[in-house]
Amino acid sequence: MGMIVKICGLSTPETLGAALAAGADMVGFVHFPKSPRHVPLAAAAALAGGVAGRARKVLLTVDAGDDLLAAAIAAFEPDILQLHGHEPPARVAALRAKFGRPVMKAIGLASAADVAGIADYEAVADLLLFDALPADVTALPGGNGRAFDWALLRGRRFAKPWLIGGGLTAETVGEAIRATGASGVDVSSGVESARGVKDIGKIASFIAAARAAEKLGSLAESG
Ligand SMILES: O=C(O)c1ccccc1N[C@@H]1O[C@H](COP(=O)(O)O)[C@@H](O)[C@H]1O
Repeated sequence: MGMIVKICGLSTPETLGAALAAGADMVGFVHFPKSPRHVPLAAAAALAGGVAGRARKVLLTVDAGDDLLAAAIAAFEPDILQLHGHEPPARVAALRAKFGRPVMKAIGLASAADVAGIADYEAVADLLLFDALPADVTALPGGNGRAFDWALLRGRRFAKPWLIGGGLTAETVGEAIRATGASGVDVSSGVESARGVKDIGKIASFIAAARAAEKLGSLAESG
């Protein structure tokens, strides 16, 4: 499988179109009212109408209840549920079983203890996403443009596909891939011109930089 490139927090047809045209594998839609990228369900469904067959649609929620998730899934029909809150492993397993959709669990990393905790999620999630922990309790649980120490993942491999996110940009994504060996990358703030405002040029540059790093990695592996 090639490098997974996910562009998250899309909320306009133009920026979604730019992500698809540049070859994003996953496009993320945030349904979390505290986020500047929040998209109401009907709007998200209308926006993502032409995505099927071009990329996987990811619905990002934060500690959502079953009723909200059921409504969101019915309206939006995501290919993947991204759980970006404090959902414990048992909750991840229960939601996966109840809704029958692949689950990507976001895990904040700041210490070796956080890395040790990944194993519990590895057993129950379909994909893992490693992100920075927020600076304080008032911050969003993600989407803060904040990087974590990639050295925490040096030499680590996981049983499930795993993406890194948190503060990535077109300038840093190549080094992030090289330093961690991640199977994918995810970005929100780093492809914006202002908080919550996606930038078409930055989206294209980010995807091109990720693909260039992927190609370099393949060349290095083949000798
Ligand atoms: O993007 C958001 O607004 C958001 C809100 C709540 C939880 C997660 C969110 N985004 C995810 O966070 C990571 C890191 O974002 P950034 O690139 O550092 O801005 C991103 O991969 C999104 O999936």
